[in-house]
Amino acid sequence: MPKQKLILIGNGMAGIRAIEEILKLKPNDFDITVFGSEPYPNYNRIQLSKVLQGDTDVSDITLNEWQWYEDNNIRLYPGETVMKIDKQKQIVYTDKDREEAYDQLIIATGSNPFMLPLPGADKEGVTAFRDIKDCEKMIDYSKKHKRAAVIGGGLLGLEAARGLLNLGMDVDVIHLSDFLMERQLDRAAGELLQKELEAQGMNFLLEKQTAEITGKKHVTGLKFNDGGKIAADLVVMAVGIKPNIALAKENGIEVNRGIVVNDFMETDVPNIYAVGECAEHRQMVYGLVAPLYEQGQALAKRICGVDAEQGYQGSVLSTQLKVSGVDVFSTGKINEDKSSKAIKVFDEWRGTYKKLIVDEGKLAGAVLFGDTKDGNRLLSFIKKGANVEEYLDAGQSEESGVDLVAGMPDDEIICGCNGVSKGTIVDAIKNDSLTTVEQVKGCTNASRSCGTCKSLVSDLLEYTLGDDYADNQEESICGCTTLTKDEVIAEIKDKGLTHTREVMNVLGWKTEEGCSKCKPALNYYMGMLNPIEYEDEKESRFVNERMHANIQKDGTYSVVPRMYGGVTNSKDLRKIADVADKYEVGMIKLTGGQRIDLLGIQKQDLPSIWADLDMPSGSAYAKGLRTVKTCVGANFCRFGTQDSVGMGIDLEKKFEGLNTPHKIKMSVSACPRNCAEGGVKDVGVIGLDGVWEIHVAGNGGTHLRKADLLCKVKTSEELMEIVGAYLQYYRETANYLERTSAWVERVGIDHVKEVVVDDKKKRDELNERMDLALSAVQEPWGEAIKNETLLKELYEKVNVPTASK
Ligand SMILES: Cc1cc2nc3c(=O)[nH]c(=O)nc-3n(C[C@H](O)[C@H](O)[C@H](O)COP(=O)(O)OP(=O)(O)OC[C@H]3O[C@@H](n4cnc5c(N)ncnc54)[C@H](O)[C@@H]3O)c2cc1C
Ligand SMILES: NC(=O)c1ccc[n+]([C@@H]2O[C@H](COP(=O)([O-])OP(=O)(O)OC[C@H]3O[C@@H](n4cnc5c(N)ncnc54)[C@H](O)[C@@H]3O)[C@@H](O)[C@H]2O)c1
Ligand code: SF4
Ligand code: FES
Repeated sequence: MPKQKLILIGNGMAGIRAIEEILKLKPNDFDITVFGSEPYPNYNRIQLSKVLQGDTDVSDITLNEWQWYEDNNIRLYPGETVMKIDKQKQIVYTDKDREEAYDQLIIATGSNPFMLPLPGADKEGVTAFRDIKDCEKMIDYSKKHKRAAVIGGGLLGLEAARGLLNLGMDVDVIHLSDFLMERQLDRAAGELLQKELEAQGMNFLLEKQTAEITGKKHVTGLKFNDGGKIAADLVVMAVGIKPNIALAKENGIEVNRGIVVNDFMETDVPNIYAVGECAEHRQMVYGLVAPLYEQGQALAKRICGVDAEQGYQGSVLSTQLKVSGVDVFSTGKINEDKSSKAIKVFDEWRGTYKKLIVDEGKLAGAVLFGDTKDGNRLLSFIKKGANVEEYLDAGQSEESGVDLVAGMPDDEIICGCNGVSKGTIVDAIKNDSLTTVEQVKGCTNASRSCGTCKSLVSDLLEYTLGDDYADNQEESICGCTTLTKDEVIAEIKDKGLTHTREVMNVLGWKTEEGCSKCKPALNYYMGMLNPIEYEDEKESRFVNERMHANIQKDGTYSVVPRMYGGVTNSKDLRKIADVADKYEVGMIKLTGGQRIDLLGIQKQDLPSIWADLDMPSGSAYAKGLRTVKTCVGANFCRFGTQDSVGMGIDLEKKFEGLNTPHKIKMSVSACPRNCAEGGVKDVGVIGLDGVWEIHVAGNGGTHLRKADLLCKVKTSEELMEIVGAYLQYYRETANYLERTSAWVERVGIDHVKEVVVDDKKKRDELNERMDLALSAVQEPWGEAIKNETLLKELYEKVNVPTASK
């Protein structure tokens, strides 16, 4: 039977969760295409608060890597917006002039932040807080400016304010109501929260209505209706969201506040569904992930025709503020009315507050401040419509940690975002031999969203595994196995395993084919252990490494030829210019590593460009040596003490093409002025009079780290020997995808010195193994253009999105 064409508009949290649910039910029934306006794979929007607060990094919040789309044969068009839907012909049209037919269409366009239409709202320095771009903008501003004003004292505004404080700014929060988070808390909890946040350094202006944003081109402050004003260099609007319904509305799909759907997430147009923040179900529009995920489950069942009698029934909401040091929780009804009664406990000494709302004898809602460990239990009671006596009789546990989870019934919700109960997690731990929070996340989704339930999941692991948990803290390679990297490597050596499939088979992998995390890792470990005999598995590599070129956001590729030490000549420059003209290269750009990057290249042109260039690959895509950047050195610079260019070229020639756990950047400078920036390189060599200093484990990227001095050597032979041993030790002991900076942080620079510098015997052994690995290196572009099968498979077949011309 031909596959049904399924299109998802909106590559966000709700839409992609719905696709995951569909793939679970019917992995082979749909030909799936996803359009997303943002140029990223699906990421955890919730964690943007944590990114701003400095607890995590943008690069760590991806929920589904590019590889996931590939592995599931999903065509993703990132950075592409659907502009029109033809309901009769069942075709969507995008802003890149693409048209795509569908049998089933899911609209998951989320929300737009509500921007107050104030005079001056278009000035520089005014932002929303909704996506990666906004988050990066705020981080950037905090580096140059001091005063921030956040308009809106709701969940988003307060999380933004905490982040801006962490970034060193002075923060005023301007709020319309006379207490904070009035949509989620009652007055008592709101006031306690205010005190706590004031103690943390926030300043509040309550009952204030902003009238104008002042400044010329750039914001300088706010004026209020009451005549007051404050100074500000950055203004963040966090005053709620509006469902993004424009596309549906313009194309004749019924909308109200959101896109109107029934219990099966069907709109009024056949074969068109809506899910997530853009959808309106029984007059409710939701702005938290838990209900959106429940909607996704109902939608998946409907589309797959599986057990779909009941559909989505609406959700009981619960919220928790993600600001460290403040525990606030609310669920269900938060204010008493004529039909309800409240039970309130205020412990002024401990600073805790608890209010339960009882509606006709049943628990209907709760507000907690200061101690929120009972939150999820209350949510469970409310969800099942329990009588308040039942809750009170069960008694609130004063315990915490393992004792607390031990006393929970099996149906108690542990992860509110994903609706995962204690019973589900314990069963998964037992049945799938899980030992880490990461594995529980991979298996059950618990802790995959806001992450506040991580400690409960960890408690459940400890409760279920006992001493085994304590002994087993090292993370396994991925959710497909409970084995750690060291255990897997030991087993490969011990049992003489030779293929990744064999490893998975013999070591009892839970999935037949592995996943996007373990496949490339195993491929790397096998190649590292057995460089001569092991045949690299191209299909296990990430797309860039497989293609020997970096894929760009529009589906084209970039080509960077090697220029040893950053030195070129007129002949190579002419060849590059000719190639650029012949293939109408979109942009020619100098890279930070002193190379020339040709951008905007069509996949099918890659092999002929490599042939025309007739230069080695610059490995700009590789988990291996990228570049050795050099300063001009003693031959030209009046400060130079050593031949940095010659040394850089030698290093690059020696280690090019080597596979490493992650990319390697090197540099050589010829004096302490360090023009080649050795302080932020994996290996940064600095020449002094008669001496080379070798600095290692620097990182100039997202995890900024200054390099450590490994040692000083006198001769270039010694330098090569130390760098060789250092790189080989990294290759053998780092986790796959661990940069040298993280690896050295983990194992300690002193330990690395002991092995690589102090122990001559170990150094020689490492260099022997390094030489073996280097002897197996092949030039990838030269190899690729000779291989007919590879050319056909990779460069002719269209299996990744290509840009429209
Ligand atoms: C900073 C922050 C913190 C949060 N914290 C929490 C929290 O702790 N707990 C919680 O439950 N929720 C939280 N939320 C809310 C939660 O992130 C959202 O409820 C959730 O992301 C909504 O998912 P969605 O898929 O409906 O919409 P989105 O995630 O907004 O995804 C919609 C996507 O569709 C794209 N799109 C729109 N129109 C088109 C088009 N025409 N063509 C192609 N693509 C299109 C958009 O660019 C967007 O990427 C937070 C939100 C923010 C901003
Ligand atoms: N921890 C979490 O669960 C979390 C965190 C961040 C965001 N979110 C979600 O993101 C969405 C957006 O959050 P939000 O906080 O913007 O929405 P919200 O509607 O919860 O809060 C907006 C707040 O802004 C105030 N406000 C409105 N107009 C104002 C004005 N002119 N001046 C000053 N204050 C004004 C309101 O009184 C309200 O308290 C929501 O759906 C929220 O649930 C959730
Ligand atoms: S690092 Fe020193 S030698 Fe090299 S270019 Fe800079 S100033 Fe000159
Ligand atoms: S409660 Fe948010 S991820 Fe579990």
